[in-house]
Amino acid sequence: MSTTHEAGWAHAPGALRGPAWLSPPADPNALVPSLWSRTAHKRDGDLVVGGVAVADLVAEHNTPAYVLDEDDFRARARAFRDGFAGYDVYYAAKAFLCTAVAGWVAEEGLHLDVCSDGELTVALRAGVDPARLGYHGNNKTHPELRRAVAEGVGRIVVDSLVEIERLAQITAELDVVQPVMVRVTAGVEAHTHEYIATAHEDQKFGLSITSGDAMDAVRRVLAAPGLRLQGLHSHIGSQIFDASGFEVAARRVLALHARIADELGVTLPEMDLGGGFGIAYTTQDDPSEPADLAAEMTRIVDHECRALGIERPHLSIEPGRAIVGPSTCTVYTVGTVKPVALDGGAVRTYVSVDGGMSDNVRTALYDADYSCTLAGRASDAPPVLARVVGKHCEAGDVVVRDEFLPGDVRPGDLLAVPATGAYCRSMASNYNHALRPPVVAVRDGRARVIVRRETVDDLLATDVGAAG
Ligand SMILES: Cc1ncc(COP(=O)(O)O)c(C=O)c1O
Ligand SMILES: N[C@@H](CCCC[NH3+])C(=O)O
Repeated sequence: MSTTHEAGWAHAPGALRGPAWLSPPADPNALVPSLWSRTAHKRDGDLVVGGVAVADLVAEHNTPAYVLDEDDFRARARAFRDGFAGYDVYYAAKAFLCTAVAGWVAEEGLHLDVCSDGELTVALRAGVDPARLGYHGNNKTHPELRRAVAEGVGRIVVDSLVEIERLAQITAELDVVQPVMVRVTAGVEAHTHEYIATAHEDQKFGLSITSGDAMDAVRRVLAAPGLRLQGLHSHIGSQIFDASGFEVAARRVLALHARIADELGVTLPEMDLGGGFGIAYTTQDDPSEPADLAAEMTRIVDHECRALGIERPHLSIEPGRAIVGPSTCTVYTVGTVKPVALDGGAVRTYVSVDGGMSDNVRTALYDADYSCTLAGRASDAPPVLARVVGKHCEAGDVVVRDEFLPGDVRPGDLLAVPATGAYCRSMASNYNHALRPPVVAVRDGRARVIVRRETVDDLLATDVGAAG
């Protein structure tokens, strides 16, 4: 069969239709607004973000590049801060962190959740008040904990019994009192990918309510003079839309909170309900506004508190993805276009770009779906069903599994993938000695690099040679 891009072939018999939810765009030269940052739009085929034409940005900064819409990030941070008024909102740094972003988080009045010494270092370098930091991790080492305590981190979320011993020793040595939360697992099967669900029993995070480990941890923390127990912490997983898992978790965690008051006579002042709010990667996803999430979560907690006859503790949450995810798109240059004939006569168009699983591992790791658009020119060519793939030595190196692109997509074209702000740069790797791309912040017509592109010298700097 022919493997050329004949006009209209995508709709010919035997043509690939793609997944049921995907249809060719009504206007290939426009964006689907729900998938893009607030300032993003198309102008004569050119993608414009933060008042900057992406083609101009690429002329200066090259591809691949993450383009971060600063106004969008700040607006989402404020929407969580204001929507969850009365809560403390901790931005989850693991989604994406650099000193510029840590500064924006502080300026917008959010707290910051870190989970490693590296994230702590970046937050402190950015001038974030340590008292506004939370510290997570299932395997915090003695030196990491010691530094966190010595720096005055506002709260440490305890994740194991041995960590309590370490903290007791450190606080005695430093003669300080450290506020802590106890992370519990509520035994909930969250509706998300298995790898990013965290509240079922058989995984590494938290202390089980059912087994009694959570209560054991609470008793041990209360018995340690250098530790002040602020409350319980529950995070059920990530990219979650459905409130039912959260509702079950809240019920179980509040029941433990009430039991601690009953049996131990201690009313814990706080409770953290975690992050995990889903965003739109494709038209399949329909996320809620922060204010609506807040109303729903508060309703659930208040209902449970009334049923248990307890006061509602001071609540906090830890959104990462929902703040930074939609703020960023990744821009690539197309290198090759390869129509591949499949059994049955259909053709899949493989569009290879100059990045891949080293800058976005989520498709390979979680079967994540993304979308993309032509970013540097308009085209009215009939759409073809394309698979956007990277340049790494893996067949699974897929960036966008299915997307309709103009049938004249060709080498040199710019492609932009929206909603790559969370867990893309932060999970990027040097696989095949790829150089991790820069993060370029755009705002009011200005582009500035906030994380520079890696260089070959960066790679060679760690390669000390045979004599080393
Ligand atoms: C403890 C904790 N808090 C917050 C988050 C942030 O999750 P998300 O980026 O989905 O909001 C995570 C990641 O899943 C987490 O493990
Ligand atoms: N890295 C995951 C989410 C895990 C969040 C950290 N607990 C993702 O990309 O979806």
